[in-house]
Amino acid sequence: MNPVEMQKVLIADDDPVNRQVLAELLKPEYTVLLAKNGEQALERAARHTPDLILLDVMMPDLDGFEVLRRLRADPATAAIAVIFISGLDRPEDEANGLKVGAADYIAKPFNATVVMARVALHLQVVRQQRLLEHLAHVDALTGLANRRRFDELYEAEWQRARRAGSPLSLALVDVDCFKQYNDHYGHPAGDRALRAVARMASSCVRRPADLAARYGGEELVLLMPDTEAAPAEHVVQCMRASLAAQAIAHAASAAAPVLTFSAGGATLAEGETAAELFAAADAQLYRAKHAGRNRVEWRQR
Ligand SMILES: Nc1nc2c(ncn2[C@@H]2O[C@H](COP(=O)(O)OP(=O)(O)OP(=O)(O)O)[C@@H](O)[C@H]2O)c(=O)[nH]1
Repeated sequence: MNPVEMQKVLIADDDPVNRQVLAELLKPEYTVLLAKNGEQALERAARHTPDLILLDVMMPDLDGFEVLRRLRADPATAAIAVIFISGLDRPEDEANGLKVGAADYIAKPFNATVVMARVALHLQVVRQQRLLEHLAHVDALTGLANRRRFDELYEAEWQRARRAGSPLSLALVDVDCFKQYNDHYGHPAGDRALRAVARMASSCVRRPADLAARYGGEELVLLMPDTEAAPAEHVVQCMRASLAAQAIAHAASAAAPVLTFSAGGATLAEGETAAELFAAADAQLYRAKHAGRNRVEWRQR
Protein backbone atom coordinates (compact mmCIF):
# COMPACT_ATOMS: atom_id res chain seq x y z
CA MET A 1 0.00 0.00 0.00
CA ASN A 2 1.15 3.52 -0.77
CA PRO A 3 2.38 5.13 2.50
CA VAL A 4 0.19 8.20 1.92
CA GLU A 5 -2.87 5.95 2.09
CA MET A 6 -1.80 4.28 5.32
CA GLN A 7 -4.14 4.75 8.21
CA LYS A 8 -2.72 6.60 11.21
CA VAL A 9 -2.53 5.09 14.67
CA LEU A 10 -1.52 7.10 17.72
CA ILE A 11 0.02 5.15 20.59
CA ALA A 12 -0.26 6.93 23.93
CA ASP A 13 1.58 5.18 26.74
CA ASP A 14 3.90 6.50 29.45
CA ASP A 15 5.98 3.31 29.40
CA PRO A 16 8.70 3.59 26.71
CA VAL A 17 8.97 -0.19 26.34
CA ASN A 18 5.25 -0.58 25.66
CA ARG A 19 5.37 2.30 23.20
CA GLN A 20 8.23 0.72 21.35
CA VAL A 21 6.75 -2.77 21.24
CA LEU A 22 3.43 -1.48 19.94
CA ALA A 23 5.14 0.83 17.46
CA GLU A 24 7.29 -1.98 16.04
CA LEU A 25 4.21 -4.13 15.72
CA LEU A 26 2.12 -1.53 13.87
CA LYS A 27 4.75 0.24 11.76
CA PRO A 28 4.77 -2.19 8.83
CA GLU A 29 1.07 -1.55 8.19
CA TYR A 30 0.21 1.86 9.59
CA THR A 31 1.62 5.31 10.08
CA VAL A 32 2.48 5.35 13.76
CA LEU A 33 2.44 8.44 16.00
CA LEU A 34 3.64 8.38 19.58
CA ALA A 35 2.68 10.22 22.75
CA LYS A 36 4.28 9.68 26.14
CA ASN A 37 1.53 11.29 28.24
CA GLY A 38 -2.07 12.44 28.14
CA GLU A 39 -1.31 16.05 27.19
CA GLN A 40 0.82 14.91 24.26
CA ALA A 41 -1.88 12.48 23.19
CA LEU A 42 -4.45 15.32 23.02
CA GLU A 43 -2.05 17.59 21.17
CA ARG A 44 -1.08 14.91 18.62
CA ALA A 45 -4.71 13.84 18.19
CA ALA A 46 -5.78 17.42 17.43
CA ARG A 47 -2.86 18.02 15.08
CA HIS A 48 -2.81 14.75 13.13
CA THR A 49 -6.38 13.42 13.56
CA PRO A 50 -5.31 9.76 13.67
CA ASP A 51 -7.77 7.07 12.60
CA LEU A 52 -7.30 5.20 15.87
CA ILE A 53 -5.71 5.80 19.28
CA LEU A 54 -4.26 3.04 21.43
CA LEU A 55 -4.62 4.68 24.80
CA ASP A 56 -3.01 3.57 28.03
CA VAL A 57 -5.42 3.94 30.94
CA MET A 58 -2.95 4.50 33.76
CA MET A 59 -0.74 7.47 33.01
CA PRO A 60 0.45 10.21 35.38
CA ASP A 61 -1.33 13.60 35.22
CA LEU A 62 -4.04 12.91 32.64
CA ASP A 63 -5.17 9.30 32.70
CA GLY A 64 -6.72 7.53 29.73
CA PHE A 65 -10.29 8.15 30.88
CA GLU A 66 -9.72 11.89 31.12
CA VAL A 67 -7.96 11.93 27.73
CA LEU A 68 -10.94 10.15 26.18
CA ARG A 69 -13.36 12.60 27.82
CA ARG A 70 -11.44 15.57 26.41
CA LEU A 71 -11.18 13.99 22.96
CA ARG A 72 -14.95 13.58 22.89
CA ALA A 73 -15.51 17.16 24.05
CA ASP A 74 -13.62 18.62 21.08
CA PRO A 75 -15.55 18.37 17.79
CA ALA A 76 -12.25 18.00 15.90
CA THR A 77 -11.32 14.80 17.77
CA ALA A 78 -14.70 13.58 19.01
CA ALA A 79 -15.09 10.85 16.41
CA ILE A 80 -11.63 9.28 16.68
CA ALA A 81 -11.82 5.60 17.63
CA VAL A 82 -10.02 4.72 20.87
CA ILE A 83 -8.84 1.35 22.14
CA PHE A 84 -7.84 1.29 25.79
CA ILE A 85 -4.76 -0.70 26.69
CA SER A 86 -4.62 -1.24 30.39
CA GLY A 87 -2.95 -3.05 33.25
CA LEU A 88 -6.37 -3.10 34.93
CA ASP A 89 -7.74 -6.42 33.86
CA ARG A 90 -10.84 -6.91 35.98
CA PRO A 91 -14.09 -7.35 34.02
CA GLU A 92 -15.53 -4.19 35.63
CA ASP A 93 -12.50 -2.17 34.40
CA GLU A 94 -13.09 -3.43 30.90
CA ALA A 95 -16.84 -2.75 31.12
CA ASN A 96 -16.16 0.75 32.43
CA GLY A 97 -13.76 1.48 29.56
CA LEU A 98 -16.38 0.47 27.01
CA LYS A 99 -19.07 2.41 28.86
CA VAL A 100 -17.15 5.69 28.61
CA GLY A 101 -16.90 5.28 24.85
CA ALA A 102 -13.83 3.23 23.95
CA ALA A 103 -14.27 1.02 20.89
CA ASP A 104 -12.38 -1.78 22.60
CA TYR A 105 -10.35 -2.69 25.67
CA ILE A 106 -7.15 -4.74 25.69
CA ALA A 107 -5.66 -5.90 28.99
CA LYS A 108 -1.92 -5.99 29.58
CA PRO A 109 0.14 -8.03 29.15
CA PHE A 110 -1.17 -8.00 25.63
CA ASN A 111 -0.74 -10.58 22.93
CA ALA A 112 0.75 -9.10 19.75
CA THR A 113 -1.44 -11.08 17.36
CA VAL A 114 -4.61 -10.12 19.21
CA VAL A 115 -3.59 -6.43 19.26
CA MET A 116 -2.97 -6.51 15.51
CA ALA A 117 -6.28 -8.27 14.84
CA ARG A 118 -8.28 -5.81 16.94
CA VAL A 119 -6.53 -2.78 15.47
CA ALA A 120 -7.23 -4.09 11.96
CA LEU A 121 -10.88 -4.72 12.84
CA HIS A 122 -11.47 -1.24 14.23
CA LEU A 123 -9.62 0.44 11.37
CA GLN A 124 -11.86 -1.46 8.98
CA VAL A 125 -14.89 -0.05 10.81
CA VAL A 126 -13.35 3.43 10.54
CA ARG A 127 -12.89 2.97 6.78
CA GLN A 128 -16.49 1.86 6.36
CA GLN A 129 -17.78 4.79 8.40
CA ARG A 130 -15.78 7.23 6.28
CA LEU A 131 -17.13 5.65 3.11
CA LEU A 132 -20.71 5.96 4.38
CA GLU A 133 -20.16 9.59 5.36
CA HIS A 134 -18.70 10.26 1.94
CA LEU A 135 -21.61 8.59 0.16
CA ALA A 136 -24.10 10.48 2.30
CA HIS A 137 -22.58 13.81 1.22
CA VAL A 138 -21.74 13.31 -2.42
CA ASP A 139 -23.91 13.45 -5.51
CA ALA A 140 -23.35 10.21 -7.41
CA LEU A 141 -23.70 11.66 -10.92
CA THR A 142 -21.43 14.69 -10.66
CA GLY A 143 -19.21 13.90 -7.67
CA LEU A 144 -20.07 17.33 -6.23
CA ALA A 145 -21.44 17.73 -2.73
CA ASN A 146 -25.13 16.88 -2.59
CA ARG A 147 -28.00 18.96 -1.32
CA ARG A 148 -27.86 17.46 2.16
CA ARG A 149 -24.24 18.53 2.49
CA PHE A 150 -25.05 21.98 1.16
CA ASP A 151 -27.92 22.39 3.63
CA GLU A 152 -25.64 21.48 6.55
CA LEU A 153 -22.82 23.77 5.51
CA TYR A 154 -25.05 26.63 4.42
CA GLU A 155 -26.61 26.88 7.85
CA ALA A 156 -23.19 26.71 9.55
CA GLU A 157 -21.62 29.28 7.22
CA TRP A 158 -24.57 31.63 7.57
CA GLN A 159 -24.23 31.49 11.37
CA ARG A 160 -20.51 32.11 11.11
CA ALA A 161 -20.93 35.06 8.74
CA ARG A 162 -23.55 36.62 11.03
CA ARG A 163 -21.34 36.21 14.09
CA ALA A 164 -18.12 37.39 12.46
CA GLY A 165 -19.76 40.04 10.28
CA SER A 166 -17.95 38.54 7.30
CA PRO A 167 -19.35 38.46 3.76
CA LEU A 168 -21.10 35.35 2.46
CA SER A 169 -21.99 34.92 -1.19
CA LEU A 170 -24.33 32.43 -2.76
CA ALA A 171 -24.98 31.66 -6.42
CA LEU A 172 -27.52 29.39 -8.10
CA VAL A 173 -26.51 28.00 -11.47
CA ASP A 174 -29.12 26.46 -13.76
CA VAL A 175 -28.31 24.88 -17.13
CA ASP A 176 -30.24 26.54 -19.96
CA CYS A 177 -32.86 24.62 -21.94
CA PHE A 178 -31.74 21.38 -20.43
CA LYS A 179 -35.02 19.65 -21.08
CA GLN A 180 -34.44 20.30 -24.79
CA TYR A 181 -30.86 19.04 -24.46
CA ASN A 182 -32.09 15.74 -23.06
CA ASP A 183 -34.83 15.54 -25.68
CA HIS A 184 -32.41 16.28 -28.50
CA TYR A 185 -29.26 14.36 -27.46
CA GLY A 186 -30.66 11.77 -25.08
CA HIS A 187 -30.48 11.35 -21.35
CA PRO A 188 -26.96 9.82 -21.20
CA ALA A 189 -25.60 12.83 -23.11
CA GLY A 190 -27.52 15.05 -20.68
CA ASP A 191 -25.74 13.32 -17.81
CA ARG A 192 -22.36 13.92 -19.46
CA ALA A 193 -23.24 17.58 -19.97
CA LEU A 194 -24.14 17.93 -16.29
CA ARG A 195 -20.80 16.39 -15.37
CA ALA A 196 -19.07 18.92 -17.59
CA VAL A 197 -20.83 21.81 -15.85
CA ALA A 198 -19.93 20.28 -12.49
CA ARG A 199 -16.25 20.10 -13.54
CA MET A 200 -16.36 23.79 -14.43
CA ALA A 201 -17.79 24.51 -11.00
CA SER A 202 -15.06 22.51 -9.23
CA SER A 203 -12.28 24.13 -11.20
CA CYS A 204 -13.53 27.70 -10.68
CA VAL A 205 -14.56 27.37 -7.02
CA ARG A 206 -11.08 27.06 -5.62
CA ARG A 207 -10.90 28.26 -2.03
CA PRO A 208 -10.94 25.47 0.58
CA ALA A 209 -13.98 26.94 2.33
CA ASP A 210 -15.98 27.27 -0.91
CA LEU A 211 -18.54 24.67 -1.80
CA ALA A 212 -20.03 23.66 -5.13
CA ALA A 213 -23.03 21.38 -4.71
CA ARG A 214 -25.69 19.85 -6.90
CA TYR A 215 -28.88 21.34 -5.56
CA GLY A 216 -31.31 19.47 -7.75
CA GLY A 217 -31.70 18.16 -11.32
CA GLU A 218 -29.78 20.63 -13.48
CA GLU A 219 -29.20 23.19 -10.77
CA LEU A 220 -25.97 23.78 -8.88
CA VAL A 221 -25.34 26.02 -5.92
CA LEU A 222 -22.07 27.74 -5.06
CA LEU A 223 -21.43 28.80 -1.49
CA MET A 224 -18.56 31.23 -1.01
CA PRO A 225 -17.77 32.25 2.57
CA ASP A 226 -15.64 35.34 3.21
CA THR A 227 -16.28 36.43 -0.34
CA GLU A 228 -17.68 39.81 -1.37
CA ALA A 229 -20.07 40.18 -4.29
CA ALA A 230 -17.50 41.16 -6.95
CA PRO A 231 -15.09 38.23 -6.49
CA ALA A 232 -18.01 35.82 -6.09
CA GLU A 233 -19.57 37.00 -9.32
CA HIS A 234 -16.16 36.63 -10.91
CA VAL A 235 -16.12 32.93 -9.93
CA VAL A 236 -19.45 32.40 -11.68
CA GLN A 237 -18.26 34.31 -14.75
CA CYS A 238 -15.15 32.11 -14.78
CA MET A 239 -17.45 29.09 -14.87
CA ARG A 240 -19.43 30.59 -17.72
CA ALA A 241 -16.25 31.30 -19.71
CA SER A 242 -14.90 27.79 -19.07
CA LEU A 243 -18.14 26.22 -20.25
CA ALA A 244 -18.18 28.49 -23.34
CA ALA A 245 -14.63 27.39 -24.12
CA GLN A 246 -15.79 23.75 -24.11
CA ALA A 247 -18.32 24.63 -26.81
CA ILE A 248 -20.61 21.67 -26.12
CA ALA A 249 -23.13 21.79 -28.97
CA HIS A 250 -26.75 22.45 -28.01
CA ALA A 251 -28.68 22.71 -31.26
CA ALA A 252 -32.03 22.89 -29.48
CA SER A 253 -31.22 25.76 -27.13
CA ALA A 254 -33.07 29.06 -27.30
CA ALA A 255 -30.08 30.76 -25.64
CA ALA A 256 -27.07 29.86 -27.80
CA PRO A 257 -25.87 27.10 -30.16
CA VAL A 258 -23.80 25.70 -27.29
CA LEU A 259 -24.52 24.54 -23.75
CA THR A 260 -24.87 27.53 -21.39
CA PHE A 261 -26.23 28.29 -17.98
CA SER A 262 -27.93 31.15 -16.22
CA ALA A 263 -26.96 32.14 -12.70
CA GLY A 264 -28.27 34.34 -9.95
CA GLY A 265 -26.29 35.47 -6.96
CA ALA A 266 -26.51 37.51 -3.81
CA THR A 267 -24.23 38.45 -0.94
CA LEU A 268 -25.55 38.39 2.62
CA ALA A 269 -27.17 41.66 3.60
CA GLU A 270 -27.48 43.08 7.12
CA GLY A 271 -30.08 41.18 9.15
CA GLU A 272 -30.87 38.72 6.38
CA THR A 273 -31.79 35.12 7.18
CA ALA A 274 -30.26 32.17 5.31
CA ALA A 275 -33.63 31.53 3.64
CA GLU A 276 -33.86 35.18 2.55
CA LEU A 277 -30.38 35.11 1.04
CA PHE A 278 -31.26 31.93 -0.85
CA ALA A 279 -34.52 33.48 -2.09
CA ALA A 280 -32.59 36.57 -3.22
CA ALA A 281 -30.17 34.47 -5.29
CA ASP A 282 -33.12 32.54 -6.71
CA ALA A 283 -34.85 35.80 -7.69
CA GLN A 284 -31.68 36.83 -9.56
CA LEU A 285 -31.64 33.48 -11.34
CA TYR A 286 -35.22 34.11 -12.39
CA ARG A 287 -34.17 37.52 -13.74
CA ALA A 288 -31.29 35.94 -15.67
CA LYS A 289 -33.63 33.38 -17.23
CA HIS A 290 -36.16 36.01 -18.19
CA ALA A 291 -33.59 38.40 -19.60
CA GLY A 292 -32.70 35.76 -22.21
CA ARG A 293 -30.57 33.16 -20.29
CA ASN A 294 -26.79 32.62 -20.64
CA ARG A 295 -25.97 35.36 -18.15
CA VAL A 296 -25.22 36.06 -14.50
CA GLU A 297 -27.33 38.46 -12.44
CA TRP A 298 -26.15 39.59 -9.03
CA ARG A 299 -28.21 41.44 -6.46
CA GLN A 300 -27.02 45.01 -6.09
CA ARG A 301 -26.78 46.41 -2.59
N1 LIG B 1 -29.76 13.96 -18.12
C1 LIG B 1 -30.24 14.40 -16.96
N2 LIG B 1 -31.26 15.27 -16.97
C2 LIG B 1 -31.72 15.72 -15.79
C3 LIG B 1 -31.17 15.30 -14.58
N3 LIG B 1 -31.82 15.93 -13.58
C4 LIG B 1 -32.76 16.72 -14.15
N4 LIG B 1 -32.71 16.60 -15.50
C5 LIG B 1 -33.56 17.23 -16.50
O1 LIG B 1 -33.37 18.63 -16.50
C6 LIG B 1 -34.53 19.21 -17.15
C7 LIG B 1 -34.86 20.52 -16.49
O2 LIG B 1 -35.86 21.11 -17.25
P1 LIG B 1 -36.54 22.49 -16.91
O3 LIG B 1 -36.65 22.64 -15.42
O4 LIG B 1 -37.78 22.59 -17.73
O5 LIG B 1 -35.51 23.59 -17.33
P2 LIG B 1 -34.77 23.89 -18.70
O6 LIG B 1 -35.23 23.00 -19.81
O7 LIG B 1 -33.31 23.84 -18.41
O8 LIG B 1 -35.24 25.35 -19.02
P3 LIG B 1 -34.62 26.73 -18.51
O9 LIG B 1 -34.11 26.48 -17.11
O10 LIG B 1 -35.76 27.69 -18.54
O11 LIG B 1 -33.53 27.12 -19.43
C8 LIG B 1 -35.62 18.18 -17.06
O12 LIG B 1 -35.91 17.70 -18.35
C9 LIG B 1 -35.02 17.06 -16.22
O13 LIG B 1 -35.45 15.78 -16.64
C10 LIG B 1 -30.09 14.35 -14.62
O14 LIG B 1 -29.56 13.91 -13.62
N5 LIG B 1 -29.67 13.95 -15.84
